Amino acid sequence: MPLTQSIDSALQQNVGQHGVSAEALEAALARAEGALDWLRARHGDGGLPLLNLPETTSDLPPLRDAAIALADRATDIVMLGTGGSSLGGQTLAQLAGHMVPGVGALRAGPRLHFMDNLDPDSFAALLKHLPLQTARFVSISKSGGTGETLMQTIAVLSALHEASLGPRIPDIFLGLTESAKPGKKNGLRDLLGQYKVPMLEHHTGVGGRFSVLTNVGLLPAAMLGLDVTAIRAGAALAFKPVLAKKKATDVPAAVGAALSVALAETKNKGISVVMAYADRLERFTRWYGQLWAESLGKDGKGTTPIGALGPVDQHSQLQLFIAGPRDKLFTVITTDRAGKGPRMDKKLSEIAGEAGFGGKTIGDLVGAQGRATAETLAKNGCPVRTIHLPVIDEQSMGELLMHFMLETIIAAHLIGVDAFDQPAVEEGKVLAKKYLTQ
Ligand SMILES: O=P(O)(O)OC[C@H]1O[C@](O)(CO)[C@@H](O)[C@@H]1O
Repeated sequence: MPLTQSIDSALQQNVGQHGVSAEALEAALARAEGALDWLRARHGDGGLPLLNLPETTSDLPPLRDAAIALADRATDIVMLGTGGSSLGGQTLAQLAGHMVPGVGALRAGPRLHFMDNLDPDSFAALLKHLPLQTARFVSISKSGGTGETLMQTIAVLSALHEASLGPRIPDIFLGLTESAKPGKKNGLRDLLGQYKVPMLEHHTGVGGRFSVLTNVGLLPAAMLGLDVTAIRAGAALAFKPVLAKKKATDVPAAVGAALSVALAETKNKGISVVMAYADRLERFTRWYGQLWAESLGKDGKGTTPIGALGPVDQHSQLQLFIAGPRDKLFTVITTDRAGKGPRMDKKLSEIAGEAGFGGKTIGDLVGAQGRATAETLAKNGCPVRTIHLPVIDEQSMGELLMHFMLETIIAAHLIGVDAFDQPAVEEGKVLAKKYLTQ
């Protein structure tokens, strides 16, 4: 069942002065028509390969084979790569129970380790405790030149040599990067090429933060046994109204983008909070953070993404959300929770002074909390958009991911920036490499 979105609680007529006015929303939606035309044209001419991925299935069997071969008898799979080369995989892996707060460590093997951040203590600990004999490694970098990923890869190769596992490197390592381009150094390809490590191709036309539906995201998903075909099918659902030439008002991603841009332009809502009421969407909020920030933060424009998790962040950030500065648009994501999880014993509930808990489940409370948070924000005049996924599975996750990629591209069109580059981060990278050699 497709996701449902409602922006009723973000409208000025419902939440008051901090909501979007009908005129501003209408104007932004009218401008979004141009973005939808552009998306349809790129789908037609293949100019934005991301848009053709949902209908593509031919690449999935080899991807599954590579995943199964690598995961065979592995106790641990170490994913090396950062940002867009990691967050999509993490998001999908969480769907399979990996890195779920509190219980991720309980899931059956293989254990996945996403070494997304670079930290000397963490990496030293990884190499110290990892059973190298039964570990596998995947190094992912679109450019092949990201310092963090290269250092991680070099460190692992050295550790394997020290453990006398050098000859096994081609069997236990996989690389994923762009194909060699004349005149462009690809350090990762060169490095792994020395060891004859099998290389998967990173789609040249799909940037890292948009790569979750390519092998970058789907490889770890397949390793964990997720249905990658259903992920793509879910993405197709999100793109369907665009292809069906629906008006912007009937395309959820266009409505979300128009709302966000109109609120930023007319009501100074410079922060976009995405609060998900499901542990298995925690990594999704991080993925969304990179997608939104790196795609839109240009030329003094863009809004700042904040990820939040419910109900835990009710006990941390909600005070500020409700009563702090009026600079935010809220997106509350919920899923069907009623009747799920442990049921509360009546007697014990009475003793705890919560007779109302008796016979209810944890899911009943979380469901009520998601609803209550959205309503409380709105009652306090904060603009809220709600997104509801009946279930969190491969299809709904594919749909959610594609929804937000489309929303981001449409928002970029509305504010007049290029969604697909990130020129500002290059300066710091160059400087860091200079300091390293000084
Ligand atoms: O996949 P790569 O080329 O290693 O890049 C990793 C990340 O670094 C960035 O280029 C930013 O520095 C992101 O856009 C990207 O997701």
